[in-house]
Formats: sequence, structure tokens, C-alpha cells
Amino acid sequence: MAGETLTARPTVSTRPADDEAATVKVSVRDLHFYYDTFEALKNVNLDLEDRRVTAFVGPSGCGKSTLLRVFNRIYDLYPRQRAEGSVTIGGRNILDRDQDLNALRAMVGMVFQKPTPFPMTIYENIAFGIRLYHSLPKAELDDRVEHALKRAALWGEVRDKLGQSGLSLSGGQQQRLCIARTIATEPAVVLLDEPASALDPISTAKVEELISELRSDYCIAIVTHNMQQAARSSDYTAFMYLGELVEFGATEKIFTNPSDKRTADYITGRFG
Ligand SMILES: Nc1ncnc2c1ncn2[C@@H]1O[C@H](COP(=O)(O)OP(=O)(O)OP(=O)(O)O)[C@@H](O)[C@H]1O
Repeated sequence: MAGETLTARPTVSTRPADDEAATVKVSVRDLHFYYDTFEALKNVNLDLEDRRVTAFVGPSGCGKSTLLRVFNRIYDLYPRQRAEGSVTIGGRNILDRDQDLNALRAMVGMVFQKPTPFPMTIYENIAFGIRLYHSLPKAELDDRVEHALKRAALWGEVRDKLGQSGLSLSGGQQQRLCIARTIATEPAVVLLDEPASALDPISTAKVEELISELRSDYCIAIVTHNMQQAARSSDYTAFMYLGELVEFGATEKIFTNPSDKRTADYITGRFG
């Protein structure tokens, strides 16, 4: 039995019961993804709930980043990459040919492993994205910038230097700036691809706290190699292996009583 083979399980924090039942925000059906002829995702089916954090874990190359890249169709920028199946967000299949990609990327924000501030001021890093979608008077734009920075737990550290370059911040601050930039356009879904893997432990803790804060407003998907982080930060965990979604369920269940032996072996560090 898989449970008997477990050795060192990460501590799982059980979340307090929420007042309201969660609604499905992203619905993935029969999804296949190809890099030219290579099939990187094989018939993936899952739902992501609103105001919940879903962690994607699995060994290198199993398709975690590819799946996130499908959710905002970043792959569209590259030739010979294609997705088949459906990904329904806000009632429509975002894989449809006529999907407006700018609107999609405003609705589905993404934060990458390495902080990627724009080479502009801290203020402009946030205001830039807002201006793409809204024409606001200066005072209102200022408010939106302040709100996003507060939401990303960065306001206190940058309020006196909004005119400085975003690149002058520390790595951890830069990553929170990127998170602020992402939420400034009020997306429905926030994708985080190993957002803390390039950060020191204190910055990592801040990013994790932030994820926990943002959970109350967003549907969050996070890719992580850190099992402790997945166990601490997520409500649901998806274990992927060689392009397949092997197991998906409540994080507590996946980490304490997985159904599949491959999940058990991976989360206990037997391979990966
Ligand atoms: N641009 C590309 N062209 C061809 N194959 C690719 C490309 N990007 C990724 N792949 C392949 O697709 C598969 C899934 O890659 P992906 O980056 O999604 O995995 P991952 O689980 O995110 O890995 P990691 O944890 O190392 O980031 C791998 O076999 C990888 O080699």
C-alpha cells in the first residue's frame, strides 16, 4: 500500500473551513499539448477553483510549466506549439482561435521564476499595465498603483521611492513588484511559476505569506519543486508525471494518503 512506503512527509497545514463554497474558475478538458511532434501534455482534465491555491508538483520535465503556459496562451508566441482540447475560463474556451489574447493575458496574469521587472520606475512598473486596459485620471491611477503595492505587501518598503528603478530593488522585492504588477490589472487567475525558487528563505516566506493573502481574492495556480511550500501554501495539489496528471486532490490527502504509488514516492523524495 502506498501509504506504508511514506517516510518523511512535509507538514501539511489544514486550512480553516471557508464560509462560502468555491466555484470553478478554470476547467481543463481533454487537454493535449505539442511542441512540434512531442506530446508534452497528455489528456489532462482538472478544475481550478476560485479563491483557492492549486499547486502543481512533479519531476523536472513532467509538463507543469507547459500547463501554466496554456492558461494564458503564452505558447502562441512560438511557432509549432499547439494545444488541443478545451480550457474554459469565464464561460468560454480560451483555446478558441478568435480568443482576444490581450484580454486573456489581462484576465490570467503570470509571475515567473526569475523576477522580471520592466526597466522603468517602480511606479511605472505597475501603472504601465493598468494604462494598457484603462484610461484613468492621474489621481485614480495613483490610487490603483498604491493599492496593488499594498496588496503585494510592498508599499511600506517603496512608498518613498516610487520614482526609482524597479531594478534597484532586492530580488525578493522585485518578485513582489512583479506580483503587484500582475494583480494591478485585476486578473481572475494568477499563475505563479516557481515564484520563490530564486529567493532567500526570508523573501520566500514573504512571498508565501503573500500567496496566502491573495488567496481570498483570486484563483491561484503555483508550480513548485518545494514540497514543504506546496503543503503549506495550497488547498489542492496536482501531481504530474511524463505529461500526465497522475493525481489531483485536496493537498492534505495528496500529502498524507496519496492513491498512486508514484505520487507517494515523489512527495517523499524517492525520485525527482
Ligand atoms: N520549447 C520547447 N520545445 C520542445 N520541447 C519542450 C519545450 N519546452 C519544454 N519542452 C519539453 O516539454 C516537456 C515538459 O516541459 P516543462 O517545462 O513543462 O516541464 P516542467 O515540469 O515545468 O519542468 P521543470 O520542473 O524542470 O521546470 C519536457 O519534456 C520538455 O523537455
